[in-house]
Order: sequence, then C-alpha cells, then structure tokens
Amino acid sequence: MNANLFDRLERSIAAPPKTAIATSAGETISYADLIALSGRLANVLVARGVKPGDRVAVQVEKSVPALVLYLATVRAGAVYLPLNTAYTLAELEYFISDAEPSLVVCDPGKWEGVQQLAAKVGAAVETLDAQGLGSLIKAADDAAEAFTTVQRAGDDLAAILYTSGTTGRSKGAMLTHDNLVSNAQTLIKFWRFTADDVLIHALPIYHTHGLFVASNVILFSGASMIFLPKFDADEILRLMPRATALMGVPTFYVRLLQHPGLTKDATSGMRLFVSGSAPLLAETHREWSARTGHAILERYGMTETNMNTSNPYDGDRVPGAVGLPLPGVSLRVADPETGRVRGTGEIGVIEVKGPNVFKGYWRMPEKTASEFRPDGFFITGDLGKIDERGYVHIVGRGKDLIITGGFNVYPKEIEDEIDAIPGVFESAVIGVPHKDLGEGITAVVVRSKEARVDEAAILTALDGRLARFKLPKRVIFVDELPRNTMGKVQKNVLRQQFVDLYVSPTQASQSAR
Ligand SMILES: Nc1ncnc2c1ncn2[C@@H]1O[C@H](COP(=O)(O)OP(=O)(O)OP(=O)(O)O)[C@@H](O)[C@H]1O
Repeated sequence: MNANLFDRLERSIAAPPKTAIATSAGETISYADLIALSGRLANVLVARGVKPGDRVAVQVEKSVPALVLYLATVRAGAVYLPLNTAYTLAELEYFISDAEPSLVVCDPGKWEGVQQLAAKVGAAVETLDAQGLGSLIKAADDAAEAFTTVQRAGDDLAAILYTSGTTGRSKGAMLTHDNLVSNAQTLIKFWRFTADDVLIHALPIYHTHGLFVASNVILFSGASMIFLPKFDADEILRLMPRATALMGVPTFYVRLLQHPGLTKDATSGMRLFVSGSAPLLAETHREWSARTGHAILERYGMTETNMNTSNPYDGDRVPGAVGLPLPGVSLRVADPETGRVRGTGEIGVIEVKGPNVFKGYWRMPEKTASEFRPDGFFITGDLGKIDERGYVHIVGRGKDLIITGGFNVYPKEIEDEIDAIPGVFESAVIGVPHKDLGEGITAVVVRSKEARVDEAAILTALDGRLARFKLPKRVIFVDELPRNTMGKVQKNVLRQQFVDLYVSPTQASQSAR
C-alpha cells in the first residue's frame, strides 16, 4: 500500500463535502476541494520539473493555498520545505544553498532577490498567486484535477523543517511520511479529536506546531479549522463560540488573559486549549484555570521529534510539567556525558525513541550520528526529570549554559527562583561578557503589573537560595522579553542588547530602564 501521507489522508476522509478550512473572512474549502486543488497543483509541480525526492522550498504568508501547496508537494512525492516568513534574503541564502531545492515559492516582494539565490542552485522560482509573476495557482486553474499520488515508502522524506535556531544555526530536520502520520494519529487519539471539532488556527504554518500538530491533526480527524493570518485576541474571542479547540504558544494565553472579554462564558463551548513550543508559566496555567474553568493542556515536542509528551486529556494537567510520554514514545533521562540512565527525580538530558523521531539532519551525517545513542535514542538537548507519577519536567536546555568563573550554570534554575519572588512576572537569565568571569550572570526581569520590586530586593531574595556563584551580577528590568513568533525568548537578542553591561554598567543599565 502507498505510504504517502496524502494517500493515507485521503483514505481517512469520511465526508468530502465537509468544510476542512474556513478563513476568518468567511471563505471555506471542503475536503473535496482540497483533494481537487492539491491534484491540480501537483500536476503543475510535475510540469515545472519537480521530481520525487526534490525539495520545494516555500516562503509565503499563511493562506489556504499555502497549505494546499504542502499537500500537493507531498502528493508529487517531493519534500516540503517551509521557511519562516521573517527570514531576510541574506538568511534565505543559507537555506537555499543548503537544501538545494528544485523549486522555490516566494511572496512577490522577494521575487527578484530569490531569483538570484535560486539561480545559484539551478532552482526555478514561482509565487503562489501574484499577478504578472510566475503563479502556481493561476497555472493550477488550467491543470487537470486528477493526479495519482506518487508512491512513497514510510521512511521516505515528506518534509524538511529547519529548527528555529534559538540556540545556534538552524539545522534541516528530515521528517518521513511515517513520522508525520504516526504522530498525527497518536495526538488525535490522545486529545480525542473527532470530525466534530473546530480548531482556531492562529499559528504560522512554517513550523512543526502550526503545520503538523495543528493542521495534520485536524485533517486526519476530518475536523475543521478556522485559519487566522496571525494571533489576534479579539478575533479569537469572536470565533470561540463557533470553535471547540485552540492550539497556541504560551504568549497566546498570556495575551488572551490581558483581554477583558476572556470569561467562563466566552470559553464555555471550547473543550481543549493546548500549549507548546515554549514553557508555559505555572502562573499563566493557574490564572487561566481560574478565569475560564479550563486547564490548559501543555505538551512538549521539537522539530526533530514531533510531539513527545502531553499532559493527559482526563486526569491531572500539572502546571509547569509537560506531561507523560505519548503512546509509542519511549522517553528517558540520562547523564549527558555517559548516557547512563538516571532514576526518578534525577536531572539529566531527555532522550526519546519512537516512530515520531526524525531520520536525521539534512546532509549532516556526523551531526546526526552524534545526536543518537547506539541504542537509537535521540538526545534532545533538553534537560529534565521524571517525577514519581511519570510526569516529565523540563528544567532547562543543555545548549543554554552559562560558564562563569569556570562554573557551569543552567539559567532555568535561577529563572525559577526569580519567578517565585513576589512582584516578578517572568525573567530570562543570560551570560554577558565579563572581563574577570568570562560570562557574568545577568537577570532580565519583567515586573508583574504595578509591582515595584527592585534589583536589591531580588538579590536579597536570592541570597541563601542559590550558591553564590549562581547569583546574578546585575538585575535589569524591561517591559517585556523579546520573543520570536513561536513564543521562544530570544536570548541572543538580550545578550546583544546588554553586551557592554560589564564594560560600562551604568550606561547600559540606564538605557534599559
Ligand atoms: N512545552 C514546552 N515547555 C518547554 N519547552 C518546550 C516546550 N515545547 C517545546 N519546547 C522547547 O522547544 C524546543 C524545540 O524547538 P524548535 O524545534 O522549534 O527549535 P529550537 O530547538 O528552538 O531550535 P535550535 O535547535 O535551532 O536551537 C524543545 O527542544 C524545547 O526546548
């Protein structure tokens, strides 16, 4: 049987006339439309020379046709490669030269620049639907609807997603048809999705969260989703009476909590709020429960592994924990150096194995080999522990390490202590160049509304709770932490902002206030 994701999706669609995607502007596309349009587009891709195994790199704004392009690429047996719409031409150069796509699809504004980059690897360039430029949708109007989905094996590639680059250069994670289908099916069962669900989809579709967790789960359960171009609290609250579920990054929930319209009544028709991609503060979890009566369901995954853990659907959704390993996923905590498995409650690196785990990094066999243990477990780089009930807690990222005066310090431990101080909303701890210590521990803090907590109060509160070498040298207050679209704190931006702190401390801290 054909293991192509699209073939398996088509077999699972029970009611083709049903709406698959609606836009907030009121357009709708049914499952039958999705099949027809993806067939037309797949015919266009093949006519443009896209062959099975070729990469199709796509950097376009979120839209229904953009999602159909993902399905069409997979149908054609090619490898879908979505790119963050925020990437500049200079950044695109790396992705295009690394992935060597045969086709690049871009927005009209980048047409000329992308042409030059694509020419270097011999790739064709198209837009989705721009007037006067190569347009796939326009060509699809004249193409045949019938398309025989290309035969693929389960471990052939369906997509390459570059990691977010939060901790270093982005790497291309190779995801197979089996990886994507198995994870979607697992999540559908675990989160009880049925054809009756309506998801508010406000995530970008270039990242694993919006593309695979949200879109694949909905399509494979025959449910519907309402596509929003981006997060918009007013719009989400307006749509809630027509919806049953929301998937978001923690920032969504923080922003919705600031909206006076968020009440028990407004959320009464919803059955599920999922959070992931970055840590959800326990405080946000509790506040959400108090305001709405719903416990946010937090889950944990990454580009390389799809989803690994989830809080339960029934049962305790523990604030600050990422839940239990999903069915079929083996998860353990090990010593980062030796790989020796650690016991309950002990901190180590989280390692996972299962049908969800990727095939390796694109054209990086050595990097791939070094990230897997000999018994096949993938070393996530996230530090965590498993408690007595089996819940996984993330306590930091192995790659997010400060080396100060020769000591290794994990920022998360300090952030947790600071976040517990009354008057603190959240914090990010970074290492900033320091002439004596190498890196000076620096706490960047956001106060709770109307709180007046200051540097001295924070340092006093930490004294005695943390070893002296872990105490911040400086505490700086900001109105909000810089975050990327996926809600991840951009520590690189903070490090850059405060790079001179220990050179000219007065100046740098004054400019930050
Ligand atoms: N619920 C969660 N709680 C805490 N962290 C989470 C959660 N969900 C995801 N993450 C974090 O996000 C990471 C995965 O992010 P992603 O794959 O988007 O790119 P990245 O790891 O930030 O990029 P790079 O590897 O290039 O630095 C996980 O390894 C984990 O650190």
